[in-house]
Amino acid sequence: MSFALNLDKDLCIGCGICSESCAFGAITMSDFPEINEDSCRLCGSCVQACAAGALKINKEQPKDSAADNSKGIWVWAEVENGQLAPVSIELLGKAVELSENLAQPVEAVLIGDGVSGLADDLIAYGADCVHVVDSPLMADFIDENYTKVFERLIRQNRPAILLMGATLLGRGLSARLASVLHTGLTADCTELEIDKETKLLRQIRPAFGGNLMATIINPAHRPQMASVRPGIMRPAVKDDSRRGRVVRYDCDESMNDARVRLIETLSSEVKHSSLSNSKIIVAIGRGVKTRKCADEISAWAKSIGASVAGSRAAVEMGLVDASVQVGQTGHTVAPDLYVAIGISGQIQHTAGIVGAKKIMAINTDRQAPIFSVADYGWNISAEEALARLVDITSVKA
Ligand SMILES: Cc1cc2nc3c(=O)[nH]c(=O)nc-3n(C[C@H](O)[C@H](O)[C@H](O)COP(=O)(O)OP(=O)(O)OC[C@H]3O[C@@H](n4cnc5c(N)ncnc54)[C@H](O)[C@@H]3O)c2cc1C
Repeated sequence: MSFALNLDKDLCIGCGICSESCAFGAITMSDFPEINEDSCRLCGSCVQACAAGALKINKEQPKDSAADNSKGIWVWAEVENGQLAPVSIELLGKAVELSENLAQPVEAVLIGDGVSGLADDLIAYGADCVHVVDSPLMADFIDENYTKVFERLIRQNRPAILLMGATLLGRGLSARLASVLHTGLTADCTELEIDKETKLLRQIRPAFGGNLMATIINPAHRPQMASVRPGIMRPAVKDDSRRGRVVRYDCDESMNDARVRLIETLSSEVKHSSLSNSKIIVAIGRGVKTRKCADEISAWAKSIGASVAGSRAAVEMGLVDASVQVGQTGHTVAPDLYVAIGISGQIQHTAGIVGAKKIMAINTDRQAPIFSVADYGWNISAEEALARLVDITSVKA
C-alpha cells in the first residue's frame, strides 16, 4: 500500500509553507519537502497551505482489497488484575466465528508485565497464535507506550482485522492506534460479520441516537479495526486441549518514553466491572426524584446482592455515580434481571439493556416506553414499590 499523502515534485516550488503548516512536525525541508509517514496524521493542513497544489491526499481505494497481503484476525487480550478481561474472551469467541467465514487464523496480542502465563488461556479460548510482549516496561498501562508496541507488532505482521474491547483502556488505545496506522475504527460495534463476496469485515453499530443500524466497511486500509463493548458478544468456549504458537517480542526503553507517568492507582468505591458481571441490576431514573429515595433503593439493592446503576438523567441529578450509567453513552449490561425504577425507557437507555434476560419496570406512567420492552411492569411510584420490595425481601430473609 503506498502512502496516502503524495508530493508532485514538478509542481513543488520548495517554499517550505507545508512544513510550517504541519502541527505534527511530519514535514522537513531539504530541496523538497520530506514526509515522515509515522508522524503524518493525514490532517490535510499542508495540502490546504500549498499554493502550488503540489501535495495531494490520495483517496483512491485499491480495486481488489481482498487481494492485499494482510492476514489474521487479531484480538487485544486486555488484562485486568492479572486475569484476562471478560471482553477479551468475548472477542475471541467472535474472532473464532469470523475465522470460519474468512479462513484466517485467530491471533491474540498480550502486553504487560508477568503476563506470559495467560498465553495458554488465550490458546484454549481459540487463539492459534499469541504475540507476547512481557516486560517490566509495560507494567503500567500508558496508552502512548502500548500504542508504540502494538504499532510495531502490526507493522511487522499486517493483520487483516483487529478487535478491541470498548473499555476504559481499549477506547483510548484503539483510537490512538487507528490514528498512527492511518486506518479506520468503528467504535462500539454491536455485531461483526464477514461479507460473503468481498470478505470484508462488516462492522455494525447503532447510529443517529440508536434510530438506525449502520454497517461500516473499510476496503482500503488495514487492519480493519472495530471495538466492542463488554457483555455484547458470546464468550469463547475454553478447550484446554487446543495447541497454538506463542511468539515473544523484546521491548526496549524506546517503547517506554511516554510524556505521562503513572504515579498512583486509586481504587474507586464503585467497581466499574461489577455491572458487567452482575446477575441483578437495580437501575435508578429521574422518577426516583430524591437522593434520599435513591440511597434507600441502593441500600435495598445491596441487601439482595444486586448492583446499582442509573439513567443519564439520574446521573445528571446526582442520584447515582456517572461510572454506573447504563445506555448508549454508558455501560451495556446483560444481567438475568434488570429492575428499572423511574426510568422512562428512551432508546438511548434501552440500547444498553438489550442483553438483559428479564426486565422489570416500575413507573407511574402507564404509557412510559419502558413498559414496551419490559417483561414485568409495575405501575406504582418508586417510593411505594421500594416499601413493598423491602417488605417482601425481608420476609423472605
Ligand atoms: C446522544 C445521547 C446519548 C444518551 N445516552 C444516554 C445513556 O447512555 N443512558 C441514558 O440513560 N440516557 C442517555 N441519554 C438520555 C436519554 O435520551 C434520556 O433523556 C434519559 O435516558 C432519561 O432518563 P430517565 O428515564 O431517568 O428520565 P425521564 O425520561 O425523565 O423519565 C423519568 C420517568 O420516571 C417516571 N416517574 C415519575 N415519577 C415517578 C415516581 N414517583 N415513581 C416512578 N416513576 C416515576 C416518569 O413517568 C418517567 O417515565 C442520551 C441522550 C442523547 C441525546
